[in-house]
Amino acid sequence: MGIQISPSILNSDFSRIGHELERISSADWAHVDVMDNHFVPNLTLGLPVVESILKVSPVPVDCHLMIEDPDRWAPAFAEAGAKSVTFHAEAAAAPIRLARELRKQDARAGLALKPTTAVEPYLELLPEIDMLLIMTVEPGFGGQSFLESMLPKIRRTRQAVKDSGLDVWIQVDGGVSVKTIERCAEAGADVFVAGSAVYGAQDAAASIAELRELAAQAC
Ligand SMILES: O=C(CO)[C@@H](O)[C@H](O)COP(=O)(O)O
Ligand SMILES: [Fe+2]
Repeated sequence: MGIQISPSILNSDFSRIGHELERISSADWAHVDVMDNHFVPNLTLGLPVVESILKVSPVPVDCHLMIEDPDRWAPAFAEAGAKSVTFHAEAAAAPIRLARELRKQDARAGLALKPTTAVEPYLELLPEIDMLLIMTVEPGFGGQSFLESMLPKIRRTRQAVKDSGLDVWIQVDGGVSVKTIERCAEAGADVFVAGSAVYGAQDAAASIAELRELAAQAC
């Protein structure tokens, strides 16, 4: 599939969400961060708002669920029409069953790992998932600094995916910008979430194009 850019709408202007989504129409996905103030210390939006976003988004929606009990809640996001639904390994009781349920709903199933969660115990799940999300900040807020220490984890994940022969995408999320995207791509990431880098730019389309170009040159 190659390089994909998934701007996070977390720091967009929610009072003009349709307009904010139009700004990223050249992206591959719209990344929507769902937070419940239990799994992470922040509260953002839930299913009704995602349903509204789905009605107007010019690009497919990539839901990142930072919530407790994803086993109960995640399938509804897929059923609503999100084409990619990512839940956290630390929160899921039955990740394989949940991933199968998401795929059955025609969504891509993503498994996310906090910075302190090792990837190795989850590699056996590769045949069950479509994407591994390596968090490059502590989940909860946009605008944080990229954790350089995650680069070896991205590299090990890429090697494992390569060895598996499977087409599992590797997404990075947190502090991804023109300053950090090349290192992520060189380490093996192929799906890049960028929140403040895109929405903080005057010209979001130009920012998406620049990120895409830098990543493509680095991998
Ligand atoms: O999931 C999260 C934060 O928990 C992210 O999706 C952020 O919203 C990305 O924002 P930037 O770090 O790119 O500003
Ligand atoms: Fe996210």
